[in-house]
Amino acid sequence: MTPHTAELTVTGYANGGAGVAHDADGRVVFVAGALPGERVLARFDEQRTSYARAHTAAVLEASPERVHPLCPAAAAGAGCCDLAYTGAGYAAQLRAGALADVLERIGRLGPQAPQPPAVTALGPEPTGWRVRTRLAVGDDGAPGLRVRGSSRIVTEPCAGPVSGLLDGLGDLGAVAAGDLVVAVGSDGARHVVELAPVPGGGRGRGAAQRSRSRRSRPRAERLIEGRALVTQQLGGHTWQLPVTGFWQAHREAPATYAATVRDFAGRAGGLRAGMRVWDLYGGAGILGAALLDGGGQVPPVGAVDLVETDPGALAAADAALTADPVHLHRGDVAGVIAGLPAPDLVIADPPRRGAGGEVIAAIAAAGPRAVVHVGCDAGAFARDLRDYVSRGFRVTDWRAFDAFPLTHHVEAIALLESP
Ligand SMILES: C[S@@+](CC[C@H](N)C(=O)[O-])C[C@H]1O[C@@H](n2cnc3c(N)ncnc32)[C@H](O)[C@@H]1O
Repeated sequence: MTPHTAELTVTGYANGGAGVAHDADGRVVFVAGALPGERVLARFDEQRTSYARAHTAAVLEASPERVHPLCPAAAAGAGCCDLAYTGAGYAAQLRAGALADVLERIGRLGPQAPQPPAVTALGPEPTGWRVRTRLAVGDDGAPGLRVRGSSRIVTEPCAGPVSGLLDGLGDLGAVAAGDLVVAVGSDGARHVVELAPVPGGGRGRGAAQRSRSRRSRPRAERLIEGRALVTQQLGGHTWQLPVTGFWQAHREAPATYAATVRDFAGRAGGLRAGMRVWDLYGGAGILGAALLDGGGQVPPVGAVDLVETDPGALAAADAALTADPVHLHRGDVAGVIAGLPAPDLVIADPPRRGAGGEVIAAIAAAGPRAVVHVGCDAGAFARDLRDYVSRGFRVTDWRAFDAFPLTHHVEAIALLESP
């Protein structure tokens, strides 16, 4: 019978946030919560022929880089800050190494690619950066964070949220077993929406997985603090976004990504005054709008086609960008872009799974001079870059940001140019 635990020596760190070890048969084991150089007691969560996944049940020999977790919720077992148990400098090294590894192994971009990017911090501290979060509400009405792979909730605070984001949430009368979405706008106002409990929630690991997929379905919403729309200001524009709609989690992320898009668009070859821009997976249009604000070397924009599925984000874009040459297209990028006028520049900021080969083939077929591609999952980002490169694009620059401090996640942005 396969053992449930094993003592393992961790030799590396992989994208996805786990230590890499090998079991007695030489099989790779990804061990969550373990650092390179450590000897740990690993408890298996998933066993496959070619690899296994486990988590650290006990650290037997600790790395000198291990610290007491900076995040109280993570220390209590929550899945929020999965890299909170090492210092900022070593965490940055681990993230940069994992990104470089994935770009080489999955991206296979060859010698034409620039040196892998360093992972740049967005602020001086790895705590107090998050302007929106989602919490689970326990049976006793107390909000907290779920322990990974379990329906258990811990009420210790996460270190990520900006000051005040979590204050007094337990006093708002949230319904037991629901969820709370909490967001603070650039005006400092906090807004809280309650999502109704998931029918048939249940307990235990299986129940946690079932309820995770049920929780992603649309649920009844009730505003319990603030207003239904959050004010977000960036550059010369102000957006009013639904509390449950998308906005970058790190308070410095919108301005940093906007500046990067502007910088890349200013340096890409072959762009002309009056250029047409596709802002794909555009949300409320902050990245396309960054080019409308002028400045730098960016040629004047003739038109922006914003493609997005979320009607709330499009309504926010409509109100914020009325005076600008922005055309809104509601629908799936894969279906919509075939009917759009050809672009000079494409900005693509897909969700975690990436844009995928079909969308990238359609972008390439439309013949843009340049693409600014954004990714929040290193593996999907590398796959997407490989698809552009296989269609003749060259990666001419890229940046990576520590946009989710105390976690393994990175946000990366690449400039790709056609020959
Ligand atoms: C990572 S967010 C980026 C939003 C925006 N660029 C920003 O920075 O605020 C991805 C966006 O893509 C939208 N989306 C997801 N799948 C989509 C699809 N297949 N077609 C169009 N939009 C999609 C989501 O609603 C979300 O607003």
